[in-house]
Amino acid sequence: MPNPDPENTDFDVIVLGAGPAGENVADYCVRAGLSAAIVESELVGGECSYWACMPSKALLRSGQVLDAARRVPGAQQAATGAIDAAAVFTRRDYFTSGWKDAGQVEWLRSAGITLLRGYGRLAGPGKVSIAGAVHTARAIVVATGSRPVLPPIPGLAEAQPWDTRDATSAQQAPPRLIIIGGGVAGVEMAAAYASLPSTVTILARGKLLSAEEPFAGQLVAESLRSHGVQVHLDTTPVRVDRDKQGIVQAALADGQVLHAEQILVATGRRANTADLGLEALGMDPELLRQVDDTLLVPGTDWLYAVGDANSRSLLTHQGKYQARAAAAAIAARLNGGAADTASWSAAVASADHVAVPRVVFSDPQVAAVGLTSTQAKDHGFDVVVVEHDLGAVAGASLHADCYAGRACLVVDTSRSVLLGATFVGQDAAELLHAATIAIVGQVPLQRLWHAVPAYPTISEIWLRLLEDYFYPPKM
Ligand SMILES: Cc1cc2nc3c(=O)[nH]c(=O)nc-3n(C[C@H](O)[C@H](O)[C@H](O)COP(=O)(O)OP(=O)(O)OC[C@H]3O[C@@H](n4cnc5c(N)ncnc54)[C@H](O)[C@@H]3O)c2cc1C
Ligand SMILES: NC(=O)c1ccc[n+]([C@@H]2O[C@H](COP(=O)([O-])OP(=O)(O)OC[C@H]3O[C@@H](n4cnc5c(N)ncnc54)[C@H](O)[C@@H]3O)[C@@H](O)[C@H]2O)c1
Repeated sequence: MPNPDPENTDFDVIVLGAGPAGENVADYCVRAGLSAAIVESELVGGECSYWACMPSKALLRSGQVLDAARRVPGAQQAATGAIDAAAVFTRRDYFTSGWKDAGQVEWLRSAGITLLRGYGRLAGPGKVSIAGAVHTARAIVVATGSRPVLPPIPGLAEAQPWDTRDATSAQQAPPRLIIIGGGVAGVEMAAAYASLPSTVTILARGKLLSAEEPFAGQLVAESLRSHGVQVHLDTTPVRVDRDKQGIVQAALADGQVLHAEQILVATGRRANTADLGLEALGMDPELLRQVDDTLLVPGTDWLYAVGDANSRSLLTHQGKYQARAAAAAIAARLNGGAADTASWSAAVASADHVAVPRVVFSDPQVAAVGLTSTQAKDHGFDVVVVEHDLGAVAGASLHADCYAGRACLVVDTSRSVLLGATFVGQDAAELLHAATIAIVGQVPLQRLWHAVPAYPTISEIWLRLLEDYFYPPKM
């Protein structure tokens, strides 16, 4: 790949934001023979590399390995010490490259993508302004990611809470940590910090992981409690203060006051679309939520949005998938043709609607794809839901003593295909891709019956679930 020309100001494609979605759209555009520049105001690699996926999973891993060893006699006797928190943080620092992006900058160069450092704004159709300099392109892709939402709880902002950036980049575990938010980030950080160990209290407005099957949140809550985490459901602080000694006080509606050295807010994220110059072009930033399946912004033939910026699905792998689709559509259009917009063609992100895989890296892991049983019923499908104890298969009982887990399939009975699947258990994430393939491929259950899981793997849960579907247990 030739070195990109740093003096160039005119490109086929300019991408705003060098997170995973932005990097992928630029890469796939260059692979298709287009010239591409990427604009980044912070670190090349984006949130995922430095303050999200990678550091959070690194913080979780050591405690989970220790727990796994302690569940297997023989290994259990060897795993008697306390966790070395300093070593955990050092390993996390390795995965964030010490918050330096030289490696990813070198990858951009090797991929033939021009890096433009600075904050980019749209300056007109096909125009991007960076610190007053205008660059031009035939297509522009917004891949600017998202930022945390701070709920309007009295005193919270003044108490200077942690956000997920602080929690994933901290160098020490606070003795006590309160977490507001029982979603994915809150649950993962509760598990990570409890292992380091902090004394953790998690406050969920509803149940834990309420977007997933109810058994997911229940099993994760049981596990967190068994690790000493205080799990408060159906609550949120009515006021937060930090005193002169730095201690946070969080008052709950029932009169309880919780105390901690630190409080983390993990209450969702909002797309970074507010300061991109869209309004000056007469465009509502909300339009970015309405991209079509080629990721084109409505009313334009030059503006695309991928990843967290379009709010479709705040997940790295789904943003990268959209990036591949957008790049295929852009390449087809800029090369003078039309993008193939038929469902499941390379230029459309069809899976966004039916098969988004998601994993919560708690212990047990929660791995789900497609629709939950509630969502499927709300969408008007005729469904049968089969549920089975994941711990009851031979592979699981060998994997860990007292393996706690559960799995379910959501079946569209009119077509006899899967609409959704959920697996909750230690290391259950690796079961997920088979379900994603079955949904995307619309594999009839009668054919799935012939996909024989090896003995004794945890994948035998597939056989148990299909047995439950074809030969329902007698009541
Ligand atoms: C704690 C946490 C853990 C997570 N763990 C996972 C996980 O395990 N798996 C998973 O799939 N997802 C995970 N996610 C979600 C994942 O991080 C995001 O979905 C992903 O980072 C989105 O990628 P992106 O490229 O759209 O945006 P980002 O990664 O946010 O990148 C956007 C980039 O654009 C830059 N930028 C913004 N505006 C401009 C501008 N105007 N000009 C120039 N540059 C700009 C930003 O500096 C940033 O570098 C996690 C999120 C959090 C908060
Ligand atoms: N493993 C992963 O893939 C992973 C990990 C972390 C984050 N993420 C992504 O990042 C995004 C953001 O994560 P998140 O956990 O912040 O968002 P989330 O939407 O998953 O959860 C936010 C939770 O906070 C609750 N909440 C909102 N306001 C509240 C309040 N005032 N008091 C108490 N609770 C309140 C909501 O009800 C919700 O349950 C997610 O959409 C997810 O896709 C992914």
